[in-house]
Amino acid sequence: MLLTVRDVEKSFETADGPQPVLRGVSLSLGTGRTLALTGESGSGKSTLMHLIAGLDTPDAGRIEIDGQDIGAMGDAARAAMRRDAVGLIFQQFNLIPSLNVADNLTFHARLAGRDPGEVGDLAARLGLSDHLHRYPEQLSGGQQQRVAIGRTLAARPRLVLADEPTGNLDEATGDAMMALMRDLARDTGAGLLMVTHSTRLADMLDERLHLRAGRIA
Ligand SMILES: Nc1ncnc2c1ncn2[C@@H]1O[C@H](COP(=O)(O)OP(=O)(O)OP(=O)(O)O)[C@@H](O)[C@H]1O
Repeated sequence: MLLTVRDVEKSFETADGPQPVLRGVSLSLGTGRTLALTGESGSGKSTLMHLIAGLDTPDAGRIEIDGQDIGAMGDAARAAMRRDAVGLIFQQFNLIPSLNVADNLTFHARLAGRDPGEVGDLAARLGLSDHLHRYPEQLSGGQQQRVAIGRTLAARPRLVLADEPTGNLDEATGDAMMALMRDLARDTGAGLLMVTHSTRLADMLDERLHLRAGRIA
């Protein structure tokens, strides 16, 4: 199994004491499979994504990527796994402002040891071919979002974690980007776990899980 989440719990400290956000969440995702995670605002979706990405640690439970318990890894091993195996598409685009679109796309591919030569084709599929020499500040929000999607996919991660990746796009462009992410995941045998508020987008993926009050409903 590419990703296994088992009985994960997480609370945050608040003025009123610890507030449980995840109360025993389990899920799994196979290679080449796509899974949508839905749930009301505040139900814990982003918290779960951060834990899977290794950006925060659970209070209890286990998260395995390719059979490796990320909680048992040292910082260096976890950082290497994040760089080489996991691709994040979160709401902040985190593009590198001093690099143009082409260089933003190839930067992560190189870091992950992938062939940056494939980036032209990816840029075409993202509708970015005419913008390769522009800098992020010269792009619209939706164009920046497409660069952020492309930059992650260019590294060919085994597991793509996407949190509302099409939130800034109009419906038609959002659907096209969704289809692109899904098809690339299938073509490359990657797994895609995507948070969305849209049932329409969720229906485009293989499976769907709903988080309610910190549990899979
Ligand atoms: N670092 C933190 N410290 C304290 N509370 C937090 C922290 N991060 C998240 N929370 C709380 O955890 C709960 C779940 O937040 P989370 O961002 O995971 O929800 P979400 O389902 O992604 O919501 P949305 O759809 O609005 O993005 C919320 O009540 C939030 O206030």
